[in-house]
Amino acid sequence: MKRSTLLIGILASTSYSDAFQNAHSTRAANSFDAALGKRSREDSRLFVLSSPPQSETTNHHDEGDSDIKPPLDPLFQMDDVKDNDLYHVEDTADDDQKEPTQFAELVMEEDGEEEEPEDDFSFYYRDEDDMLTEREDRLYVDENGFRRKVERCFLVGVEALAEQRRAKWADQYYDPLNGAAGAPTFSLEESLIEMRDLIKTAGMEVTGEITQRLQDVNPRTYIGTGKVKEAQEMMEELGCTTIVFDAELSPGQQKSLENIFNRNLLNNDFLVQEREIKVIDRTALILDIFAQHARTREGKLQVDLALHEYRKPRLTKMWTHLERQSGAGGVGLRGPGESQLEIDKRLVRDRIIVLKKKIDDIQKQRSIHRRGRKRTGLPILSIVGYTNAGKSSLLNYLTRAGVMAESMLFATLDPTTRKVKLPGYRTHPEVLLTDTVGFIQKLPTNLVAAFRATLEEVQEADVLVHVIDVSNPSWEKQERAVNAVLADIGIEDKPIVRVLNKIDLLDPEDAEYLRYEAAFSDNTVAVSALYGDGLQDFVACVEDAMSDLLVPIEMEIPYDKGDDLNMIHEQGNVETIDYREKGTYVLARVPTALANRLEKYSLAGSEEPVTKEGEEEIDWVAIGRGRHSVENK
Ligand SMILES: Nc1nc2c(ncn2[C@@H]2O[C@H](COP(=O)(O)OP(=O)(O)OP(=O)(O)O)[C@@H](O)[C@H]2O)c(=O)[nH]1
Ligand SMILES: [Mg+2]
Repeated sequence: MKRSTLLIGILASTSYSDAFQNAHSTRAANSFDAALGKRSREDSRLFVLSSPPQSETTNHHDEGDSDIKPPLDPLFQMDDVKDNDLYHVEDTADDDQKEPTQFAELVMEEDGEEEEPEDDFSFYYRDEDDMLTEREDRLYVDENGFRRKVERCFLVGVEALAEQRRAKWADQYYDPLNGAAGAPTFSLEESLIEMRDLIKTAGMEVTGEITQRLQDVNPRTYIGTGKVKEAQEMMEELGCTTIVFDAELSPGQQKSLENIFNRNLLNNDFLVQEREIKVIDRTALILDIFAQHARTREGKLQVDLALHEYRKPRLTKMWTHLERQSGAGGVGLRGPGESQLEIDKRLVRDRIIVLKKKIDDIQKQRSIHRRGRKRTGLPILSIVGYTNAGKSSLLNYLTRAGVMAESMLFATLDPTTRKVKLPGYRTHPEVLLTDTVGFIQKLPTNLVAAFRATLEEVQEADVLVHVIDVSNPSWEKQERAVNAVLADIGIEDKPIVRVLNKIDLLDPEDAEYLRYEAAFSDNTVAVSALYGDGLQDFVACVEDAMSDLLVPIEMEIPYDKGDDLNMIHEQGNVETIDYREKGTYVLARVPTALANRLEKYSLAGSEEPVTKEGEEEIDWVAIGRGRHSVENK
């Protein structure tokens, strides 16, 4: 008989909510069924997942989880598997290129995912090529598989001199040590570089640009009317029908610009070839990118809500040409036009209410998960940072989880939480790491509102990991922009680990300088998340930040409460341990939540704890002489 090898990782029965356990169990059962099905195939080869150390599995075990088996020897024969047992089995027989999945993936959770299992990417690893192909398909191939023509656009930027002066003024008073100032103002060139990236990410290409220096922007058309004309001529020459403004245009500005650009069309001048010109602002562009990138149900709903909020005040636009057609708004046309508009407005309003309600429901769910995560007692690290800074790459490197990381803006919209074992980490071998949506300067206001809930995830974090792309010339401003958002949602006082990322892209001297600076600061590290340089320092730095959150405890844990002792080992930093008559004596530093929960074992009256040596000596001597038990009776 031909024997196949089956590699098994134990389904981690974590202390998440029951819902999660069930979801995981079901998934594991399905994979296992699939694996058993393959058993008959001669070539079936199955790989093992590394299983967690014994201590963890036992202590994570909840009573209700009797169907999940304790760890087995990683390698064992097929025949040892009993059909009713639940194991998670990873089958990589089809693709030898794939790396064996690490344990961290097994216990991942994707928020709000239960209803849409097809969004769950936890069990396959996408390499960079996969991601690039996906992006290519999404942007440039239509539903019939034909290559689409890339949309061309014309970019407009304005240097508002008065605003620049105000920014310079604010800069003079910016104190980098406490970062108290508000968001920085990016220069025109910096802003345009970013805008070009956004346009590329949205799947368009820039064919021409125009900039204008103005004291203050024109309230009606944003740029001067002369410039509008100039832009119009250039666009005609270039054959380009989309104009993108590097600004948040008001509905009124957008409408009047559209009217100017499409004047011929509106006048029904049929001698002019009909080409409708689209006017797009920064908000619309970012919304478009968000719409392309949203993956989870919540993400999609939030983008949908933001889109509707954006469209609501701009609805009038589609009916304006009717008014014009009818001259001074003639009898008969004005009425229906207006009532249609009313209907449209009502539809949008209703839709907004429905969307808000749906998002609310999901957020309730989310807060249940959040509580579940708190219950695990594991420290939560949130990765924040400017868009494209390398947040997902950092999470990927630490988990090899295949969260979409791409060279484009806003690749990540949905917060993803992974349980990660930090290498060489002694205080908390395990942490929960959350990847979040990137920040950007001048984030459109209604988008901030839509994603506020997502950012609230960040509020539960114990430590923030701020990833900064130092290869970007404006990284300092980007860092300040992020700090301003953090201050805005009221979480700037959490411990922060600054990660200066992408040092591999710098000149060796510059990289050396940053490493040198980082070495002198206790919360900054210089790393390359792509190649893994400096991640040991990162772990050490996180450890430092985390140990500030621990409180000292001195306790005697009864011997039948092994689970509690395990918790202390797992989440805390144990200094002394001693096996005594009534229980295990521990002197340790643990998270406040755990200290409170185990309060009952605290050694009473030990305000002034006995010194470690003295304590130990007395104990050992007492036990040695056999008097210990007598004294206690
Ligand atoms: N050379 C180099 N490239 C990096 C490094 N870290 C990330 N990148 C690249 O930077 C790009 C963006 O990385 P992501 O991890 O997607 O950035 P992000 O912060 O998650 O971005 P958003 O989710 O869009 O906000 C990708 O192309 C990465 O390959 C690094 O250390 N060195
Ligand atoms: Mg990302």
